[in-house]
Amino acid sequence: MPDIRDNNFDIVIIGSGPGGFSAANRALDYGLHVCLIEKSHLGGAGVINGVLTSKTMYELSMDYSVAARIDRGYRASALSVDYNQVRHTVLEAAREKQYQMRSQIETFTNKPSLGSISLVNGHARFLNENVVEVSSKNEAFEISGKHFIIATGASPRQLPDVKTDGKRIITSDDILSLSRFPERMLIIGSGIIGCEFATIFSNFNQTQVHLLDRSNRVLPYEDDDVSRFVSNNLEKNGVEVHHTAQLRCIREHPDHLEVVLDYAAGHSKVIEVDLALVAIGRVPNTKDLGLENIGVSPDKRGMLCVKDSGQLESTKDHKNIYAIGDITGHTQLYSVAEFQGRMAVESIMNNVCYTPDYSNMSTLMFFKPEVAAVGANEKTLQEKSVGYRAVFYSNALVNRAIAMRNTHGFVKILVSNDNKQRILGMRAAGPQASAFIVAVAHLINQGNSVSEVLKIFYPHPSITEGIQECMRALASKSIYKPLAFPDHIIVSEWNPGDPITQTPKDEEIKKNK
Ligand SMILES: Cc1cc2nc3c(=O)[nH]c(=O)nc-3n(C[C@H](O)[C@H](O)[C@H](O)COP(=O)(O)OP(=O)(O)OC[C@H]3O[C@@H](n4cnc5c(N)ncnc54)[C@H](O)[C@@H]3O)c2cc1C
Ligand SMILES: NC(=O)c1ccc[n+]([C@@H]2O[C@H](COP(=O)([O-])OP(=O)(O)OC[C@H]3O[C@@H](n4cnc5c(N)ncnc54)[C@H](O)[C@@H]3O)[C@@H](O)[C@H]2O)c1
Repeated sequence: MPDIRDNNFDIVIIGSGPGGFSAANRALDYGLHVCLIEKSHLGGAGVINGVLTSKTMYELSMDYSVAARIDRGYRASALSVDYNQVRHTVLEAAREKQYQMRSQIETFTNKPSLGSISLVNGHARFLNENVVEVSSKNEAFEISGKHFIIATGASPRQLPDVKTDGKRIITSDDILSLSRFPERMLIIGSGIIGCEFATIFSNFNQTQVHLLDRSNRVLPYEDDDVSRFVSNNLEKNGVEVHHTAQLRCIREHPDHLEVVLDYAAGHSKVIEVDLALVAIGRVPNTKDLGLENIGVSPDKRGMLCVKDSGQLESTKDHKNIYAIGDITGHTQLYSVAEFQGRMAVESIMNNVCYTPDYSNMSTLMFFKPEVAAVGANEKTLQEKSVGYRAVFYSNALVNRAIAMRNTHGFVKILVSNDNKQRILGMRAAGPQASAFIVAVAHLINQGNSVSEVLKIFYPHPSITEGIQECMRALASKSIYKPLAFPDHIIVSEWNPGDPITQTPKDEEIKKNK
């Protein structure tokens, strides 16, 4: 194992998030020696101030909201929740994962024939194409390597006129620094992070949550029915959603924040809150990486352009430098960063067996109820002028959901509008949606059509029966008929030339103004 001082690592990885960590561990399989440089938390946003911590908080909040129910024959007495205890549990989850990561790193220390990962704490910046300088509190030193993987992730985007202070005006990075539930909070941005935290805080029922949605629907990239479903659920959970509202300003007073919102209809509203959470997207971490020393500049959006292999795409020949994860401009997801990390190592080892297909990605959205997505939606198909048939099947007709007394959800599947009826995408909401989405991802990947699904025995009672009933409905063979349940089973189609039924994305709205 090379010493970090007189080193020449096989791969130097900057950032230990899902991208960097998966790359380092795939490199172990090849017996390579890796230097993994991390300036902050091991695991990046995959663990802290990101996926694992927010999902732990979500699970706790869902448990709490179930415990608070009084309509199912049980009633918890004296139910209470303390933010510090929640925080403690969330941090416990993060530590559990970080110890697993460290255990693996330690397992491979001092076994040079098996490959190794040397974890180095500090901020890395390129000095040239073969050397980075790592600076920590007390020292700075150089590390050289044959290959480099930039996996530095992204950070919360800031509003130009509102300065975050980490205490009263915060981003998702500061959630774990709070010491108590705010009484009133405003979430600025109604994308995934905004809607997830609105769900979490409203589930705990200690906070009056306001959600600012600058357009007329949350999750602007999803189809209108999904967006409406999520928005209605938030409102049912007690969230006040301010549609078509722009933030004019936040005035800071000693004991509260005064927020001025301007609505598209022309009126304004002043509200008082204790906390404002800015959740308006994430920008790539390219600052102070020494990119100028290797002749690389990010694109207009600040992203690093890469080839399918992850190799940097630039005017200079950077065959030994890769970039992966949130910094690359692909969808900012854990699974994408992890996939790209592994792909970069395969490319370094000349062992790439397939090219990534980003069109069938699965996403889970942690709302109440959860929503899962894979492949195309109506909006993207209409934008591309691809004809399709769509079928919506409500969980109201699914026995497992009836047994759970939890029928608020649906499966919506899109197939090509030809005699093949190839499965193009699915959106599902309700219990267990996150567990079965990947089954449909496989069907899409294999180019399967409706007829394939009709041959399979779906276990009973399972939530997945909704998928099969959807497919049967497309073939006009469902057990329950759209005629009998017009609100629960809806089959429709769209073809190029038909009017656009899905609200265009924000950019198009702005362009047309
Ligand atoms: C609140 C929240 C919830 C999320 N929930 C989900 C979810 O449910 N599902 C999902 O798929 N995705 C989710 N995401 C997105 C997911 O976290 C990211 O897509 C993923 O972490 C990206 O991985 P990465 O390896 O590219 O970067 P990161 O995880 O951001 O890791 C980058 C690492 O690089 C380090 N670093 C940066 N610059 C330097 C430097 N110069 N030197 C040394 N180290 C450096 C950083 O400290 C960081 O640890 C969520 C994100 C947030 C913020
Ligand atoms: N469950 C998951 O998979 C999950 C969870 C959290 C985060 N993530 C990832 O993290 C990324 C970042 O999440 P996010 O929610 O911050 O970004 P996002 O892109 O999902 O949503 C940003 C929202 O902020 C709005 N917005 C932008 N500028 C604004 C402004 N000036 N004023 C008001 N609203 C404004 C946008 O219209 C949009 O609704 C996501 O793209 C996602 O890939 C994934």
